[in-house]
Amino acid sequence: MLKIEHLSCGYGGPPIVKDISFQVKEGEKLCILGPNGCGKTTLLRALAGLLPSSGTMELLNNNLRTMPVRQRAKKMALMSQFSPATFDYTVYETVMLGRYAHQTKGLLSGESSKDRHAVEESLRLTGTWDLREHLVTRLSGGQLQRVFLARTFAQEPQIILLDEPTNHLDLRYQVELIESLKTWSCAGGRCVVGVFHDMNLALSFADTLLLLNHGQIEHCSKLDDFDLSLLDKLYSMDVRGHMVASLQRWV
Ligand SMILES: Nc1ncnc2c1ncn2[C@@H]1O[C@H](COP(=O)(O)OP(=O)(O)OP(=O)(O)O)[C@@H](O)[C@H]1O
Repeated sequence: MLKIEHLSCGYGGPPIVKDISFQVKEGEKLCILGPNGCGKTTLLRALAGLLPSSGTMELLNNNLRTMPVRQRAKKMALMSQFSPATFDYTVYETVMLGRYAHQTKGLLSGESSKDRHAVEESLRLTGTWDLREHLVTRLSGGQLQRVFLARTFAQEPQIILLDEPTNHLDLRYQVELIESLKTWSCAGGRCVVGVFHDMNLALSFADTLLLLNHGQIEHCSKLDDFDLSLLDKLYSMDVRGHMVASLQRWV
């Protein structure tokens, strides 16, 4: 569904992400893991068209590089790390902003029944229905994060790019966000590419792991075939030993 070949990108100097290739299939949830500064966010931003890049980027055989912005926004959504609410919109209005690329008469003025249906579904899927009349400036960080996820769903993209979306969520909402993303990705013609620092969340979410180091792919495979000891080299520590030791405190 998503085909990336020989992608390089950066910020004007030497490339940060260097000549990487991978594919994501329909229904797949690919998780990018790697140490701080290895280029995870840079890669997501290049996929979203926010950075200059070279190489091939195709979604369902359509060239993402030459796709008009509005067309791209109908196919792809980027949910970044926490961004504050700056306007006194209600939750409903904020989620409706996700419909921008689909609206023809202008923002918040020409919403159709299809727009309203997409927003209502998204509010329900993210557990924010009861908050719909609340002002986003009065929400907690975790509530706001779920509203941003609802806005992402309302955009009805085919691929969601996630950059550490669970940062501000308590454990229950982390689990709920992961579950709602799994539910979302099950419908046909969709996939997710995500960056998670929390290894437990990554393993509970992904079906494919891509290990990035110094802007290059060290390994990419299905979770079922993945050798967890590869993480030790990536993070220069005994990852499994650390995880097992910390989990034993719960027993
Ligand atoms: N706007 C920018 N201009 C120039 N260099 C940048 C910019 N943003 C990031 N970088 C550099 O690009 C490299 C990769 O950064 P990036 O944010 O992609 O890493 P990351 O893997 O997402 O890190 P983290 O796990 O800490 O979030 C770093 O060396 C960083 O300093």
